[in-house]
Amino acid sequence: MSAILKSRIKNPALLNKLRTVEEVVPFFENDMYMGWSGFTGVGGPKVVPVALADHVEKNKLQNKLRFTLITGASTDTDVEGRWASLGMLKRRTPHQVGKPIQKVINEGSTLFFDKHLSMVPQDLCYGFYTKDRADPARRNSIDVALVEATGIDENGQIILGPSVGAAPELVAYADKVIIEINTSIPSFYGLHDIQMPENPPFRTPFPVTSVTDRFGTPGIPVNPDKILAIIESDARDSVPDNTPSDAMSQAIANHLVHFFQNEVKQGRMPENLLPLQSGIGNIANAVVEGLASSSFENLNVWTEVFQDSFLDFLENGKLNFATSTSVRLTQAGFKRFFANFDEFKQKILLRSQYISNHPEIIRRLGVIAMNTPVEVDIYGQANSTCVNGSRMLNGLGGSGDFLRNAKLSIMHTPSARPTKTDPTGISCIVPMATHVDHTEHDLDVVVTDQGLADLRGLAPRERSRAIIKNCAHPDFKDQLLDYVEFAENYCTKTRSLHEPQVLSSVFKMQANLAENGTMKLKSW
Ligand SMILES: CC(=O)SCCNC(=O)CCNC(=O)[C@H](O)C(C)(C)COP(=O)(O)OP(=O)(O)OC[C@H]1O[C@@H](n2cnc3c(N)ncnc32)[C@H](O)[C@@H]1OP(=O)(O)O
Repeated sequence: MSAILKSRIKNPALLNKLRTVEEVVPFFENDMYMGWSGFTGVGGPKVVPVALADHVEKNKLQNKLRFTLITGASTDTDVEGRWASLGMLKRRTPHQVGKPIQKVINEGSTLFFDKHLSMVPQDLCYGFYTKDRADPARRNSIDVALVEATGIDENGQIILGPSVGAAPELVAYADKVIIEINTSIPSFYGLHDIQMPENPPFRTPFPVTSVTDRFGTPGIPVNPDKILAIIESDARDSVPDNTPSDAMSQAIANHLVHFFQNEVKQGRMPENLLPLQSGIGNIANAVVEGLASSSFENLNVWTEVFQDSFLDFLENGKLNFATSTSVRLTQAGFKRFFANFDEFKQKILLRSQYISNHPEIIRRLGVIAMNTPVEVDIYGQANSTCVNGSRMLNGLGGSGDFLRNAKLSIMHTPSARPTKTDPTGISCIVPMATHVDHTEHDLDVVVTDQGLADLRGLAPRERSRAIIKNCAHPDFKDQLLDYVEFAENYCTKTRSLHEPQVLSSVFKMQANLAENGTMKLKSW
């Protein structure tokens, strides 16, 4: 045991749980249900999953040692990608990231199901995900939770690292727990506010009226009898670098900054806005960068992922406080974060995804939610997950938790995306979304590099024009307006003019993309 590991395990009674990874590998059996800590690629277990992948490779157990894997959100893409390629993922939920995982899901060998991130941990604890297990004795638990931590405190509580995710519920619902203590990063003691699951009818209101409020414990309480092993880890998280913002994402950011300035001017928003939620990805990063360099000050963040661009905010003093369920930073970002760790710790709080994404709190705080879709339709339904209604990308994540409950629900997207043969072959504004994750009843604002459509209070036929005129790419504007006219004429005849659509033509743009590599049509 290294001196640093000893210093991180403050409860001496648990020192007898120390094991090597080789000692735990034989515990794992085919068809087990397993939970991993971690959220958006940080704070997940790495030592045991890598050892299991090595074990499968060495013993030629590809497609023979398969697991049901429940996580908070995406895990380390290399580690989970190896599991996917080795046929180790029988069933998986929720949000995931990486080509190998998406490949096995879309080829059909891994069964993936998707649900709002705030609901996954509670549904697990309701027994919803284990009710069909073959062995009736195992229908009220998962077999094991693998949890990365940065320590164990005097009371035996698990002190997590850069994410909380679903770890509290996974620990509570697991028969056995394996803790990987990562000694390559500092202890995150004091950065978490942990609540353990309480099912109805015993649930009480959450006492959160401000982003800084705490009402939990610093760590996850765990029955020591459940701890199968504690293992030392020095494996670092590897979040890929962000692509620098470009003219397109900066244009989106500028439209949003002007929109917020006007909301303040009109008295619908305080001067320091309301707590911000921002999704992941380059557009989200650019929007946060845009806000950081705008005149807004004393901003607060209530989100699920704290990413690199928020560091600028912390450093320039414009951010009051940020709370999330994950600090998802690139290696350069973590370097900056740890260089000012003591200072940043005062301004950041990590909560479970059940709390960070909880509708009750998002609605109460009046969060401003901003996420990127695959496509938005002319009436304001958005697809966040399935290209052409079929091909799963990353999953819903927390987009629905926030967009459904925020004070302002905003979707930001490029107006057009390139295909192999056409630089603007994909219009992100379409007549009808091929899969709906967020309904017209959820969204307030659509913004692209072209402009911003404020949908609040608009009827569907007003929305279609606002979205096309303000947001569609010039290459598609006339085509979409032609469709609107065509659909309105058709629905006048059928007396169904509330939200006009022509079912025989409504997916013609997506069908043309699949067949001809562009959404540009010769005619409707
Ligand atoms: C953990 C969390 O929950 S974070 C909080 C918010 N979470 C979410 O919003 C989850 C859902 N959202 C997402 O996963 C992302 O925002 C996305 C994928 C929808 C968009 O992210 P982007 O970075 O803009 O996507 P990206 O450019 O990588 O496109 C992904 C793929 O979809 C394809 N695609 C995107 N839009 C379209 C479209 N309208 N039509 C056809 N294909 C499309 C792209 O070509 C690309 O294909 P490829 O995999 O063959 O390269």
